[in-house]
Amino acid sequence: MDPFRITSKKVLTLVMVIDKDQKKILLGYKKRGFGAHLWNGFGGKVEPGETPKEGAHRELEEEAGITVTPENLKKAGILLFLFENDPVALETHIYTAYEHDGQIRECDEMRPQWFDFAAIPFDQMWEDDKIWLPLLLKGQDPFFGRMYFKRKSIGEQEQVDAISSASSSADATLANHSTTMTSTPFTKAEPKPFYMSDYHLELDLTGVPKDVALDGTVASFEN
Ligand SMILES: Nc1[nH]c(=O)nc2c1ncn2[C@H]1C[C@H](O)[C@@H](COP(=O)(O)OP(=O)(O)OP(=O)(O)O)O1
Repeated sequence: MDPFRITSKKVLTLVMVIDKDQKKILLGYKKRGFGAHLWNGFGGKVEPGETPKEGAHRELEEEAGITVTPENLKKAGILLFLFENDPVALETHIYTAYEHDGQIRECDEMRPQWFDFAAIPFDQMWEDDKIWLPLLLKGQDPFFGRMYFKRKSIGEQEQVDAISSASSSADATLANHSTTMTSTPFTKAEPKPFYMSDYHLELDLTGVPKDVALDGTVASFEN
């Protein structure tokens, strides 16, 4: 049986906030939940009745305290994340935001920080980011891809679990005391529970209709 066979998907968003003049990107250190201890863009699940773009707008405000006008939130790509022996894929709609309003702030889930393009912490990010993020920064979008993840072996996983449970109590303490952004971010290097076993990325979407079929379901590049 194909370990990457999927029967359904969740629709998620991911917003990369970029300062083109300064050549900086705003990332958030995820303190808890899926992808904890990794730096990532801002996003989450799209709620019923929301378009992905509306979901992206909401999550950016919730997680970083800033808003973006609809015309400044540009669809950069769609990635389907598939996890071994998990029939639910994550269809993630990725946006770039080159302008924003409001004051960046930390919340109990994310700690935002600007990074120079030359100092993006790829070793503390999802493994697929180093493939598509440099393309996005160069403006080489839209892209569409599938990223395949396998779980680490049992021995490696025990190590990850032990570190995660020790750090979650530290995170709880941190969350209680952190209402403002701190200058020295909490950046532990953590082992990751997954590794990427394969990927497939398409950059030439000229032949792809604006509604791209993803394993039997449809994702729109329009918003
Ligand atoms: N392989 C991967 N590479 C990547 O760059 N981002 C990924 C990823 N897999 C998931 N993500 C992103 C997509 C999304 O923004 C986030 C996961 O969203 P979650 O469902 O965990 O959201 P939250 O836990 O914040 O829940 P809600 O805020 O309640 O929706 O991680």
